[in-house]
Amino acid sequence: MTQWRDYYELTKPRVVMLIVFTAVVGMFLAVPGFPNLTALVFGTIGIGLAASSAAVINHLLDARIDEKMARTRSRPLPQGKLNERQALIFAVTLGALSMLILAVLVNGLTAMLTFASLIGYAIVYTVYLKRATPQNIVIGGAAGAAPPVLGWAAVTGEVHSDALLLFLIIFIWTPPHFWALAIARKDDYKNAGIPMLPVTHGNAFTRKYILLYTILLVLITIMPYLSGMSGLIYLVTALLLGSAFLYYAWLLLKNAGLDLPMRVFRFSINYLMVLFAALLVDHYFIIRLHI
Ligand code: HEM
Ligand SMILES: CC(C)=CCC/C(C)=C/CC/C(C)=C/COP(=O)(O)OP(=O)(O)O
Repeated sequence: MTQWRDYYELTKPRVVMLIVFTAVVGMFLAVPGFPNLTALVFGTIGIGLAASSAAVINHLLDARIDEKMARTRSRPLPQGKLNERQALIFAVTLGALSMLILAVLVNGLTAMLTFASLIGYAIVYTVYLKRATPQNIVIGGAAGAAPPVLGWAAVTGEVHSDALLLFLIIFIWTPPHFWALAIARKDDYKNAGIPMLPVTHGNAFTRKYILLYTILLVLITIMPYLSGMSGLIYLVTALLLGSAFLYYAWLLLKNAGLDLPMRVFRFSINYLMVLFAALLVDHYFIIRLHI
């Protein structure tokens, strides 16, 4: 049945895949050797199902907004390919399965923190923040930044300060990631009445803030090296990636090119993927040449 495709699309699979990857990196970084296999497998499945459930709820609660925006108009709910009841049953099933797996096969802390992230994105961000303030994605970013902490908790049963550093990286990465897209899709948000930063404060202001957050991001990504969590492989990758991000953010500030905002947005995704891959590689091939 082609309906499977629609259900699949409701889960925002590409976003969830990167979210799950950051959680898995958190799991591997939590211990010196190989993480406990049960925690690794069921933690990954549980966190993935929770993020998918949150994404489905976002589609459900945003259907009326999505209908008004060119980027989201063709989604399954605005198109009537699936109805609200089907989406709700799907979201509850994914969420319940996730909680069951995490609580029974992983640990209570991970289940609780994952549930808080699910509510944070699906309800707090979608229902309140998104419609209320241009700081919506800054605050809401906390839910999307949680996965490395969830992964770490799955393997160790605790929240470690190193995990909070990974949280901080994604938290500060989120505004440049999203605001680049928001500049490109400003008219969409304006038409839908959503107070995204470019709509409320203009593109020039948003570009300035993208650069400021990118500078902050580059500084923060040095911290895993300074704290001794990661070594030189990570540091060099972070600095190279950071230089590229800064260059993009600088170009954006200078307003060079119409397609630049979307290029910055796409780069932000590759940036995070490669940065987390570097954390993982570095963890196993660590070169500890601290000066
Ligand atoms: C509040 C936080 C965030 C906001 C507001 C946000 C916003 C967005 C938006 C509006 C899109 C476009 C989606 C589409 O066209 O369907 C997108 C795409 C994407 N986001 Fe984010 N994002 C956030 C956090 C994250 C996080 C934490 C990750 C992963 C760790 C992530 C990974 C991605 C990926 C991989 C895509 C590309 C999806 C595709 O190719 O279809 N985002 N984001
Ligand atoms: C572990 C766990 C439960 C995490 C949940 C976090 C999660 C799924 C974050 C997704 C972030 C995202 C794509 C936000 C965009 O929403 P939007 O409504 O602004 O974008 P849209 O217009 O594309 O729908």
